[in-house]
Amino acid sequence: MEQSHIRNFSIIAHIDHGKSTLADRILELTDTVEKREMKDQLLDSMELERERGITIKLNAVQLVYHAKNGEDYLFHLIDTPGHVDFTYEVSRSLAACDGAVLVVDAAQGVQAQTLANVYLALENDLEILPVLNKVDLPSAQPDVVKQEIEDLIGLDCSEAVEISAKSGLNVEEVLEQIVAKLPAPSGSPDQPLQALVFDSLYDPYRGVIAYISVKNGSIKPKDKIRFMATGAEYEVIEVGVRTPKEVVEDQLNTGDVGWISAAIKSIEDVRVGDTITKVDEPANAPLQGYRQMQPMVYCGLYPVDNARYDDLKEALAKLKLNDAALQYEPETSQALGFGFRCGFLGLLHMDVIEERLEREYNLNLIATSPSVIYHVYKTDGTMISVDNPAALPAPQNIDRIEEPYVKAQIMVPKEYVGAIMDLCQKKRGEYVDMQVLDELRMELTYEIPLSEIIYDFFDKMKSSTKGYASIDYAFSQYRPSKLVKMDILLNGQIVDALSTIVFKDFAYHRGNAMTVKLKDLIPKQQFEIPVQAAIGGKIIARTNIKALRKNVLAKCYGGDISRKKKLLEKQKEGKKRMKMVGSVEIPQEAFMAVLSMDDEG
Ligand SMILES: Nc1nc2c(ncn2[C@@H]2O[C@H](COP(=O)(O)OP(=O)(O)OP(=O)(O)O)[C@@H](O)[C@H]2O)c(=O)[nH]1
Repeated sequence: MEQSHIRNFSIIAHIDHGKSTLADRILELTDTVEKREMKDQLLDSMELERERGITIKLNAVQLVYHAKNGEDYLFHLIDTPGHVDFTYEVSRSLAACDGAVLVVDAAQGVQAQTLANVYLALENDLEILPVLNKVDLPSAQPDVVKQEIEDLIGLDCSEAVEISAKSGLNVEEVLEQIVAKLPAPSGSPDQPLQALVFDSLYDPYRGVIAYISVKNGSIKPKDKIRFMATGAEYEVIEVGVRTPKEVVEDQLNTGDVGWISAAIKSIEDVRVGDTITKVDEPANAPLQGYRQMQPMVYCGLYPVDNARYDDLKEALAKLKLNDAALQYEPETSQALGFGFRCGFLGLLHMDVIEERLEREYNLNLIATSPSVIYHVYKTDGTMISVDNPAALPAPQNIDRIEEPYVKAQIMVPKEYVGAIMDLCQKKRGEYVDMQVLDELRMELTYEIPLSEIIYDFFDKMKSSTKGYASIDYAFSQYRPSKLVKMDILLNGQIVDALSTIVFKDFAYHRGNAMTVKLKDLIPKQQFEIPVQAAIGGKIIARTNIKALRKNVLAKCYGGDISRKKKLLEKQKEGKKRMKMVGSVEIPQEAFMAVLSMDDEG
């Protein structure tokens, strides 16, 4: 298809405003997928995405639209995630596009990630097409929200389409506007090849598959290509697109978005954000990549079965290919053995990676409680970065500890401003600014320690504002804090994987909460187990797990055999995620206890 008839775009939105539903309708309308094949949220192909109803990975699909002017247009639609943890994926997909459809829920209006995504789109010089979704809802106020978009974002909404992605109302009009208002790719077919790698995955038969957006030139089988950042060279074997089924093509031209395979066995050769060019006729310079995101949260991942360490290592390498923001390096724990310290963009990201490792690679894992990166200034004048509480130097060697703060922007209806201020205060937030957004809403700016945000801030914010507040945050700076390491002792032994770094004034409260929580979570054993929290050798909280008295099966003695079986099975199920530490069996949940601690202190 002629380049002027190509449109490469993303759909961007705040979480749950309806991107995936709109994408589904677009696929239906363009007959990309037959109705009977159509499953809801077709682009969310990962099992996990379906279950959770959120989009995690970006997906690129090619489709053909017969426009009302009688001509055919080739669309490449790239779906993006909306959660703050996955901003990285969004910026990647936007770099592959020329335009973006901005979906705003007409009942909820502009939210924190609406703005964050718009800024990302503007950074990538994209044309933005505003669309109002969910106008079928009784609470929809499209006119009010249009005004909001004009005031807060500065986009002209006079022609913004009002749709219901759910029913399909006016969705065709969105496609017409994509043709009329979004630009065609601007590259040149005569220039040397420059193709942006925006995603990749590992296929056991074909090696690494790279997803690319061809910005200049063209690429076809037998071409000798070079990855400009890594210098790796390969011969292309196949090229193609996804519709969303994989389709092999003869060639990918300027403006096309598709995939290539080149028998790439070495995972390190393909870096997302890199530029592919031809060996014989190389481009002068790579395309502008995009910001490499730094992990914000770290945790240890350990196989329950130590023999599967190598499998975990291989799985992480493959997953990283598909998720460039994931970082990891080997670590050892006295309690848990050999594993990896892994870095994530946020807790949801951590959760998703852990679940993908378990499902896609059939691993049983123990994850330790998440931690941010602390800057520890030692008395000898040196500074070390500590992402694992167990690695904190002895107190007498520490001059001061600095922790990362984020600048958080919270949009909230006026009646909940007090509740949010309260919450930020409790989380050691420092007030920065407050702005009136419109008649109903305010925007609060706070500097808050990242460690307080990653735990239960999001849930607390939602519950104290009936779900009406939304937050966006970005790293701001490191600041000194009164921080101490809190150790947990089970049966008198420190369990290194349960150590956490806590704010000193919260330590007693957290120590208590943690020991009580552990008491509930760790199953009773044949002997009594003291559970203690300690700071620098001083015990600050203590409780006991009583010894087991009754045989669990005794209750069912003579009873229903199927019930007995069920009970045994349940125990076996629970066992899977248990780790023997010394003489005590610890379930996975115990390592996450710190997350669910109610820290009113
Ligand atoms: N009433 C109504 N509900 C809608 C409409 N569009 C989407 N929804 C619902 O809103 C919810 C979120 O829709 P999604 O398409 O999953 O939202 P999303 O923006 O893709 O969410 P993420 O991928 O997780 O960022 C779902 O329950 C949809 O059924 C609409 O036009 N009207």
